[in-house]
Amino acid sequence: MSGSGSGDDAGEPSGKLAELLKLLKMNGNDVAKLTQSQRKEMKDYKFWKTQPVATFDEPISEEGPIDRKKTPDEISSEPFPLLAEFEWCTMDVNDKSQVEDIFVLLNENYVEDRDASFRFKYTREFFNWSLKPPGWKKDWHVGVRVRSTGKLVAFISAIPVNLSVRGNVIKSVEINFLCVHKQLRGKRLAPVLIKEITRRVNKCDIWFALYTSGTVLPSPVSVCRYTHRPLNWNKLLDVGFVQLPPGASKPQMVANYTLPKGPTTKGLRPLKPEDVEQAHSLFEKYQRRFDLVQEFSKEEFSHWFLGGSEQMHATPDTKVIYSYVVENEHGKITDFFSFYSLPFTILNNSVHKELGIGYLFYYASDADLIYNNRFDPKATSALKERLSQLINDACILARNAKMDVFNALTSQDNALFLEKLKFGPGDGFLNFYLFNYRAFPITGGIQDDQDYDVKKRSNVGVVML
Ligand SMILES: CCCCCCCCCCCCCC(=O)SCCNC(=O)CCNC(=O)[C@H](O)C(C)(C)COP(=O)(O)OP(=O)(O)OC[C@H]1O[C@@H](n2cnc3c(N)ncnc32)[C@H](O)[C@@H]1OP(=O)(O)O
Repeated sequence: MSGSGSGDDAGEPSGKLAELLKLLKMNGNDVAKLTQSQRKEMKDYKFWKTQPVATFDEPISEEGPIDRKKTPDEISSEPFPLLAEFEWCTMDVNDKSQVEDIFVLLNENYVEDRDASFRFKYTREFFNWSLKPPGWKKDWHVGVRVRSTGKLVAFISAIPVNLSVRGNVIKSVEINFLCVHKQLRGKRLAPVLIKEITRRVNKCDIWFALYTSGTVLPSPVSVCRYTHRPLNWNKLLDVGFVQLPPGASKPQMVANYTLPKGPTTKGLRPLKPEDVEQAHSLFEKYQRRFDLVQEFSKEEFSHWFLGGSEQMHATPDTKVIYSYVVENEHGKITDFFSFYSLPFTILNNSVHKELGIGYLFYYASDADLIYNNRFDPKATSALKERLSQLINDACILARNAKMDVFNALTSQDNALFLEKLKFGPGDGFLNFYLFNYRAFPITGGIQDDQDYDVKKRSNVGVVML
């Protein structure tokens, strides 16, 4: 496992898995860029120092917008100029061949391990879900093509979100899937893409954005750590994703990670359209505890957790989002959790073609809602017990859906159950950024020594894909 030593005595994912997971959402293939120590001096951020973002270690006395208030009329109607050999294109994600262009670009250039043995397996269904939430705009799926051949060589996307930062609601976008073809790296195309999406979003009278990256930029409002829970340890070993720790035997490792055959929570069942009213209301109540949240309308809740009619009739191959509720004997929904699937394709392996990966998404529980303070010891213990049970079931359901590893961040209340449920800390850190909005730091669920912060947990209540 690069960057974390070869010893793997906790049986955590190591080698290729760790490397790939670490590369997720980070810049290029430069693993070192993940570390905080790699942050440059502000003057060396040639692009970012020109943008309305907080600088490192800037003393913040008040939260709020950075730029003066503007109107869309002040924003140019013309796209940013590109070199003559390239042209802008607005991607139509309803068009099969254009979605394919996006996933070929991302699958081949977004994230990969060093020997190119694994790739993210983005699918049409994944993009239908992630790029087309309520209010999505075609204009915000921005590509760059080579003029002479039409080849798609860069992409960036925005989706609309209502963010709430410590109770202040901010009409914003989430930026994701920024990607420049490997052969065009280091040519300052990324800043042009960022400026162009900013222009298009500003034209719609939106001035703020949320984005995440493994890369350290000025200046994170929070940092969370990736964690990984092996579900199919033997397969992870077969494909070189974990190593056998010295002194341990394979059966011991398998036994350590073995989960019950089926979920154990009474009343647990998949989320149905008729649950949206109740589940949404529970979710809203639960989310109030966090400092950074996305406010979901009922329509958005349905989209993100039911995934639309396509997802409701999905086969295991096309299913992206998995959502469950717990209904008690009085018909009340007491808990909710969700996870999504984004597998890797395994290249050059005669036995295994794909690695299933589940990502913990949002959840809510009424376990501690009767307490005013979530950090009250009784509230903590009630929530810890309930979440441990629920997320253990999420792991079981993910394993039954053929996922081989289950990932979670240290965001939300996750620090309460990560260790107990055998999620090993990864090497990867995810930085959260706000564009044009200054905010006090938000806890990310890790201590100074980067261990899980069980005491403070996290106040990050957003999960980005
Ligand atoms: C109101 C609306 C606002 C909307 C916009 C809000 C902001 C959104 C911001 C975007 C959120 C994206 C969220 C995600 O999708 S995070 C996922 C990012 N994608 C990948 O990691 C995929 C693999 N890597 C690549 O495709 C390229 O390496 C990328 C495209 C990342 C950079 O291409 P390249 O390697 O060829 O570099 P360059 O020569 O063109 O440009 C160099 C400049 O770019 C700065 N850079 C490098 N990486 C990132 C990064 N991840 N976020 C922001 N900036 C980044 C870098 O510091 C330098 O600036 P400065 O150091 O000189 O200042």
